[in-house]
Amino acid sequence: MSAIDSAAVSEGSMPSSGAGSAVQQSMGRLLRPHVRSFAAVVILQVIGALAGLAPLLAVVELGRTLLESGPVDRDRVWTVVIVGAVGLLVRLVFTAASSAIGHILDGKVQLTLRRQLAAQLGRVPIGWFSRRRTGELAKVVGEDVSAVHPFIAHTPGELVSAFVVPLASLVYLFTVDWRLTLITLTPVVLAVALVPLMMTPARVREQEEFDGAMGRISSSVVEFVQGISVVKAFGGSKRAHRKFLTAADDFVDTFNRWVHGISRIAAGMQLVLSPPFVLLVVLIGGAALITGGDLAPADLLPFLLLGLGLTAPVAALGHGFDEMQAAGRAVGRITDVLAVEPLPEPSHPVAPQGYRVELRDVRFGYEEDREVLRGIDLVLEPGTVTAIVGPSGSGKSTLVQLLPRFFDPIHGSVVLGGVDLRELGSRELYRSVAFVFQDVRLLRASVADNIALAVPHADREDVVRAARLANIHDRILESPRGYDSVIGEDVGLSGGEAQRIALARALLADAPVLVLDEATAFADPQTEQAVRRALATLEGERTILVIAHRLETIADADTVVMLEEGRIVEQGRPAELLARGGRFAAFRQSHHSAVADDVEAHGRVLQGDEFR
Ligand SMILES: Nc1ncnc2c1ncn2[C@@H]1O[C@H](COP(=O)(O)OP(=O)(O)OP(=O)(O)O)[C@@H](O)[C@H]1O
Repeated sequence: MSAIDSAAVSEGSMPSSGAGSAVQQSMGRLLRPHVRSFAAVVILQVIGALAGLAPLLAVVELGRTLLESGPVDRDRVWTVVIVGAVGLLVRLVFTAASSAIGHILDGKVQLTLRRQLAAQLGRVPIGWFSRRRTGELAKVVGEDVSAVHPFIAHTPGELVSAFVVPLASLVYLFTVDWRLTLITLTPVVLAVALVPLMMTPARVREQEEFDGAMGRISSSVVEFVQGISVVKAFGGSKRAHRKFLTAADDFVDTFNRWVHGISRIAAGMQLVLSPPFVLLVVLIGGAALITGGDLAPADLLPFLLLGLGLTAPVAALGHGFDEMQAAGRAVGRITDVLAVEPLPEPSHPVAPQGYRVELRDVRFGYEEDREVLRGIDLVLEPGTVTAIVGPSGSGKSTLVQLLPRFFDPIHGSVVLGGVDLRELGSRELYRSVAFVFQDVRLLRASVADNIALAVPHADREDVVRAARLANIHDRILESPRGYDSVIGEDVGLSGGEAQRIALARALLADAPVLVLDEATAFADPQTEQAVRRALATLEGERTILVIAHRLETIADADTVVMLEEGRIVEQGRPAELLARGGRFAAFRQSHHSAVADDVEAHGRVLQGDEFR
């Protein structure tokens, strides 16, 4: 990595000291059980690196012996050669052993991290996932855990030897000639003197701007690629392309400023640390001392050999530092995921008495200072269907997601059978509340396993019954291996079909409370029929809450709840509400006219008389 790259990584995305110490703490926690292996990695590496000096010193000694006047001392020559060879061998064996232990340790640590992440992902609130793109999470579990590899397997040993080797060389060189040692150190001193220039506020600001521009260009590329089909279909490709080009231009400007600021310093640093410069310094200094009669010519040899080694570790330090920083940032992201507060589980779960659901003065918001639900009081009696209606963004999905405890309310409580959900325990909760939301997730497993997710030992008969009720049985039989077809491999399902599999899953779970988002995105006649049939079959047995989009569902409901801006504005039997001529009647009327307009304009009726 060049000095420019090093500077970029070292300065730029450095976590703040607070974040840095959190990262160090979590790294420390992670390594504590393996402290002996970690120490072994470092110690073996240091011994290997020191032994690596032996061949160089052997060359120096050989030079001296061979340059001496008179007959060559053959025994001495052989001794020096053997010492050099043994040093080389020790270096090979010890660094290999260090590397082997480091890699085993790395495997263990990565396994621990992945286990911790898996356990944590099982604990965090379900609602948290919707905010995280799956890609981001996949990066944390995959790439970020792997990025820990150099930190454990390579860098500590390399960094320690990067200090130890020059230090040992220096001690040796001082014993040969202290004056030339100081002269040989000049390039390192110059390079170190340049470091603070890279850390000035102006440079740090440039680095931050560079990181920002880099982020903007990445997101505009992703946006451009992800939305390409929609953008093309609506003829907006020029506009989207322009946005990308603007981000690219912006990046070029920032990059120029960044390079201009940092490149001169980085180039200077590279120059003073380069082997020709070091050799030049040693040769000039050495020549001056030799001609002055202050240094034996043979004594120049160790400076030429070891002097180069003094600056090489400085570059290794930069490289190792970069890797440490990258690993630090990865650990930071892992720590963030591990730090997400799980929903508290009660120490003594209480069993619900019946399945009456009550929302008591429930307030909730995704962000601070922006309530999405503003004081909801609602009772869902067992054996009834409650339909929630309201304009887009009024909080319908948020409200229904509180029942399976995707989130806890910020104020007030959601109560099932007289027990606050927070006192219930997640097992009891998921036994009691089944849900089908728009965002259906199917596993890459057989259709039967997908349906039987909540009841893994369910009989095939029960699975088939649920599938029939959800109107998906015939479609399953059409696929190559029927119920054993693997989703995503043997069979690809449409959105509506996936929705029906999810409905079959919820029906098989046989939970007393069913929460359903009557999908509009995937609404097809079969799915609508499936939902209607399921509701009709279950009515009278379950407590059902449905986000209703269609007129039929609303008409069939026992209670309609009209939501606007996070508040219940009307509530009652559908016919009563219509007769009252209030908000619900107006809302329905406006949608009726929308449907009528559409019929007039396009000569067609919206599929399923969609109610939104
Ligand atoms: N995960 C989230 N993070 C932040 N804000 C959110 C999140 N989900 C929803 N919101 C916001 O909360 C408000 C209510 O959204 P919600 O999805 O509950 O409404 P809705 O009535 O179900 O809408 P629709 O009928 O369009 O699905 C909206 O302003 C929405 O932008």
